[in-house]
Amino acid sequence: MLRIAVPNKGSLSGPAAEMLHEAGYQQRRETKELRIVDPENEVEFFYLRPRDIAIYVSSGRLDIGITGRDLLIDSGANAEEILPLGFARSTFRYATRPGTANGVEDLNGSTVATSYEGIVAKHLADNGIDASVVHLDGAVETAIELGVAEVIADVVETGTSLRNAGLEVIGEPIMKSEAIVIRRVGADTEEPKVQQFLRRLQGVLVARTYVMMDYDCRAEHLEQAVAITPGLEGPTISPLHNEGWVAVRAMVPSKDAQRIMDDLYAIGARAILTTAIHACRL
Ligand SMILES: Nc1ncnc2c1ncn2[C@@H]1O[C@H](COP(=O)(O)OP(=O)(O)OP(=O)(O)O)[C@@H](O)[C@H]1O
Ligand SMILES: O=P(O)(O)OC[C@H]1O[C@H](OP(=O)(O)OP(=O)(O)O)[C@H](O)[C@@H]1O
Ligand SMILES: [Mg+2]
Repeated sequence: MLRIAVPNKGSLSGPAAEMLHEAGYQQRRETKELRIVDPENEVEFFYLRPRDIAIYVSSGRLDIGITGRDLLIDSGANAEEILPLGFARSTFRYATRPGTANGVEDLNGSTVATSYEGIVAKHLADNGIDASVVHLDGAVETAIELGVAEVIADVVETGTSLRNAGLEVIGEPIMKSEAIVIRRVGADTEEPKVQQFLRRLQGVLVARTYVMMDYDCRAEHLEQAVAITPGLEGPTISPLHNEGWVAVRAMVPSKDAQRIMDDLYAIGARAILTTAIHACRL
């Protein structure tokens, strides 16, 4: 039975459960459930605090986990990223009152409030900055107004929380984060059950980012058309009943679908359709 750690709360928990559900795994029905067994898929899910997941996985008691890249790095646990999942994207940044600092080099002697002490202490040390770090559990944006710190280091997605607190980012992001799958360093990821789990999640990622495109074009325009829609392996070409025409089928990135349809139309392709992909194994 594969043992998997899943976030039980916060920004990661909803999208993680949704992705696992799309990958065909049973998920808990109520938020109080701490573990469930999916016997059909031979998987057991443990619902844990996102911050604790890297620690459980590094102990070897759980085979894999879903967490945030920032949480993994902050924990310092002996675990590593094996698959990025594309949700809960954010940056991790310093911020302060406008006009106070332009970069990390201006932080000497200041107090930095954060929930991510591991990341911040290392970043300050790597940059040769002597600053003290105060740990807060959340809502760190308020620490400046209340005089606990002059600077904060926190997760920034839209920047709304910073704006609302009248703060501005300092310098470049310390790191970029998103949800990831982790395993213990040195664990056997070739194990068939682990491989099957990763293939299922990769299938969901592909289904989310690609659409299937079908169209008809004149045989003499086929090479041009295939250059526009090369597909992942190569497009499928089928004969049409109409002399001199072929049907083409290829996967294309969803974000480019409208531009690709315009380009195909411009070279004479017609009956251009896109359909959603619900699941796939590459
Ligand atoms: N607004 C956000 N947008 C995207 N990702 C976020 C956001 N806030 C937190 N995260 C990510 O969520 C993970 C932290 O999860 P955690 O549950 O500890 O905090 P949270 O999502 O802020 O929840 P809460 O503070 O309500 O408990 C990190 O990987 C972090 O990058
Ligand atoms: O840039 P934004 O889109 O505003 O998102 C970033 C905010 O979201 C998270 O806070 P959350 O609401 O989870 O509260 P917390 O500070 O208590 O963790 C994070 O800690 C930031 O405060
Ligand atoms: Mg939070």
